[in-house]
Amino acid sequence: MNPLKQLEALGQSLWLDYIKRSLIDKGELRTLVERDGLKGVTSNPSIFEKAIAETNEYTDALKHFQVQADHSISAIYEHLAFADIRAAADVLRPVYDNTHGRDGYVSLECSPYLANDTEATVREALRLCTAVDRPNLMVKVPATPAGIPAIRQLIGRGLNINITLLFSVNVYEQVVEAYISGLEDLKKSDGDITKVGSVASFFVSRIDTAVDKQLDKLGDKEVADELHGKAAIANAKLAYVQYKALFSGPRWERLAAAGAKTQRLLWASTSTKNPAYKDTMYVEGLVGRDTVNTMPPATIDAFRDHGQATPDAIEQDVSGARAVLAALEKHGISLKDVTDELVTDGVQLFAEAFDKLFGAIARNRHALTDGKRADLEIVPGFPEMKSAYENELEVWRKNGFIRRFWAGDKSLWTGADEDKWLGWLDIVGHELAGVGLLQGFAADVKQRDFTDVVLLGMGGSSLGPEVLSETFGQQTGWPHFHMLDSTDPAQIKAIERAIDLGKTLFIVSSKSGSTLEPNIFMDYFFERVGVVRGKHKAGDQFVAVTDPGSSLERRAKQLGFAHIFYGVPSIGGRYSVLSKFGLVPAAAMGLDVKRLLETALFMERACGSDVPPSENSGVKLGIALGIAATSFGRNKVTIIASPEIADLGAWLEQLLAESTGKHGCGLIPLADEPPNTPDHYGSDRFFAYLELDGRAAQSQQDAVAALEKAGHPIAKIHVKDIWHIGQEFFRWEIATAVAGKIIGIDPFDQPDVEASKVKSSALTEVYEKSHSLPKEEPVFRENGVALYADPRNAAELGRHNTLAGYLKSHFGRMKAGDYVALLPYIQRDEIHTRAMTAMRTRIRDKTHAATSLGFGPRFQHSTGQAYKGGPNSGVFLQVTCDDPSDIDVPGHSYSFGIVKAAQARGDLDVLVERNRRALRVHVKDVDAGLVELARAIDEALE
Ligand SMILES: O=P(O)(O)OC[C@H]1O[C@](O)(CO)[C@@H](O)[C@@H]1O
Ligand SMILES: O=C[C@H](O)[C@H](O)COP(=O)(O)O
Repeated sequence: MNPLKQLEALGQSLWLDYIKRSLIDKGELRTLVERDGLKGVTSNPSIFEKAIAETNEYTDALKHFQVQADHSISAIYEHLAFADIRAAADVLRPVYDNTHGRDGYVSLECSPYLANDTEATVREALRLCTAVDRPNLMVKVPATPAGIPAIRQLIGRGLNINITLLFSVNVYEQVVEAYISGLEDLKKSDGDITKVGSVASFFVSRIDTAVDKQLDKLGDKEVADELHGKAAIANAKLAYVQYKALFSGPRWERLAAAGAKTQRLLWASTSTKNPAYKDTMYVEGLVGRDTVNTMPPATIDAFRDHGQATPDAIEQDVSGARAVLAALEKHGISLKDVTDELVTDGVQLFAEAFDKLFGAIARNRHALTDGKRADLEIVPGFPEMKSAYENELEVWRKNGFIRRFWAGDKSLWTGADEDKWLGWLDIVGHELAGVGLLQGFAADVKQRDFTDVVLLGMGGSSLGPEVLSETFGQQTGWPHFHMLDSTDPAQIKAIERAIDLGKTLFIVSSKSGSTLEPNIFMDYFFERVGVVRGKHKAGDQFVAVTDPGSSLERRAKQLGFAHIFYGVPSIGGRYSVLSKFGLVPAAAMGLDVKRLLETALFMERACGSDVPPSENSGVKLGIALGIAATSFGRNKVTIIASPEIADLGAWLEQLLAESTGKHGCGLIPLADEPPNTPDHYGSDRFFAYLELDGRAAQSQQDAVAALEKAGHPIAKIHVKDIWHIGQEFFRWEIATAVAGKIIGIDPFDQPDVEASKVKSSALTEVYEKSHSLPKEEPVFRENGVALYADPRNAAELGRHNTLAGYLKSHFGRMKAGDYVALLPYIQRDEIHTRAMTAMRTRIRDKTHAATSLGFGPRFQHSTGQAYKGGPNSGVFLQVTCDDPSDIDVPGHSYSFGIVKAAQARGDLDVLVERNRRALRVHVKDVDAGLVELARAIDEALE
């Protein structure tokens, strides 16, 4: 007789500890059932990892699934695994029916990532049950301290549960208690206890492996030889004694009388791991009535070939088993310690199998969509960076940091209130679900034939829309887009001149609704439109984007705005571009918002909680940024982007600087610094190169290649087409929050921005009262240029006869790793940008210091946070000017020019207060002044 069939005759059910698609497709599983009396199947994460990641049996199914639509990694895994589980369950169904639910099960394990969370395990088991939708499914729940209460709850809800990772008799007793109590609960709630099937998977071979290792360490060969390979079966024998004891007596009899089935012991981990042992030892020693043995194919084949089935082997020599365990204790080997560790290791091993499996699926998903080319390549630059980066990836994987991140675990960061600021993680899906609203708005804009759209907002409320408009350009048949984020009167005038006031739509954008600039821009343009259209009609041309309940919402209602769109309060400004703050302007520009979001969703999935760090695009980038800054002082994130997507740099500056630059640390992002050869850079740089497919600038490519050769770390990002800009938004948001964790700050607050606002508004209040700003005395004046410095900076600079002398002294204060920030409060136009860029390039090339350029007050809502709150390594040169013509702010005695002056002064005061090296250059005439300044800088750097 087939020895496997003998097991059946001896009261033991044979299950298969294995699954893969071909086993079912080729009919092998059916053969096992028919020929060998197979009565069940068990799977686990390692089994699926081997099946899916290490064979090509799933390639077509994966492709087919992905062709229909993009899916998350776990959705792909579940699609593949559930299909196998269902197919196997269908093969086993007759066994299930014939044995009235005693056998015929197929087991599927709950995610090992949830093993320490009772509620999540319960939810997961219920979800799996519904999704697989087979009565003969058994859900595997681990016998961890969190798993045990879940078992009771799930049995209490009538689920079939296979308890896994069970190693100790003591824990087994708790498992049986959970099972019996669960049945009692079910009975009490009038559930059908006759239908519940359950097994307790008692692992064997792993115990021997662990105990043998300890025996070998004892250094006593005799003892080791005596006890090697004995612990597991001895332990199992005692578990079986308990099985018989626990499923007897009045409490159990009551349930049995109502039709309950015992929870059988299932011998798991039955392949021999030590080749010196007989390959059937964990079958032969464990034959027993009312038990199950789940075996991998090789063990099944071995037992069929040469197995010996001894009746009731499990009940033989129980005293010998006790003696074995006592001997182990006597020699200092604690079975409790061994089994405790095995549970922890078991969870970790299965989690690692999932990591590997999900990583493999992520690679396949990417290859199917994006081909072979990686969308992100981290070039570490030098060996120490490479190993630190790889170590950190492993730290993130081992500790499940990505899952904690997505679960909103604030202790991952500083434990402040980071969990309240993660609404951007799933905003793309939400916006897609409600995209009709935006499409309706776009139709309204188009139908109303606006010539222009002007967005009034600062920082996170304007930089994203600016990127979209700069990247996509004006859409045919749609209004021309403008963005106002400056109080400079000339800038405001320039916009007013460029538009037709009566045919322009104004989008007032402010999350808080209380930011000064958008409010006074709104007041100004509302009044101007009122003049053209009549006061009562002006509201028709205004739209507000704001968070619910803000003062802007109130005003928009009072003024009769055409639309009010709401932001999500759990999304901070700089993370808001994929919410209404980016999408409303995008819709008004005529962009296909749905396409933008759908493309972004791909990146959301690529950065998902189920994508291990080594494959997780945003996490890899964030780890590289964080490690480069914290371990190697490379915190100057130099952004080089293909010309068509270059404006991303401005958005990235805010995201990186405002998120990380605080408490004296953080990243200093630098956009638009023209690249040069490697000898022009210090060793404080980290480069981010964003290359738009097919549109790369040769000069940038050459520069980056040279930087790579010179050993600078670089994140190379391949942007497939401009629609992928939405992916960059998401990737960098994740990366920033990850880098924030490594840097050790809260990436969602901006503690130092407020300080400048307070100082500026104090100054405007003074102006309201006295009609002048407090008087200031320059430390130096020459050729229409005046220099202002506080006493400390003035003393440090000393006295000089020329502007160049002061500048020389100012730049002379720089040390390696410092940067220079040029902060002009002048109109931001092409000419001025070019002039200022030439100055910064000159400074960089001469001093090798990193340089940044921020027009005021725009940068105050962006890089300003890092200048004031980040590392004290900035050397600041503020540039202010006389405004030849000014504009009054309606309802106030101050003008835009006064506001701008107050903002510049307020910000400088804070820089000074924070002990920064800062100096203000005031020019009477902007154009002549910039020429003079450039000349003086040249001279100073000679
Ligand atoms: O959208 P709001 O509330 O007007 O804020 C604009 C910007 O100002 C800041 O709060 C800081 O200045 C930014 O974080 C924000 O993006
Ligand atoms: O339920 C089955 C278990 O997951 C399996 O038997 C574990 O076996 P292993 O110890 O050989 O990995």
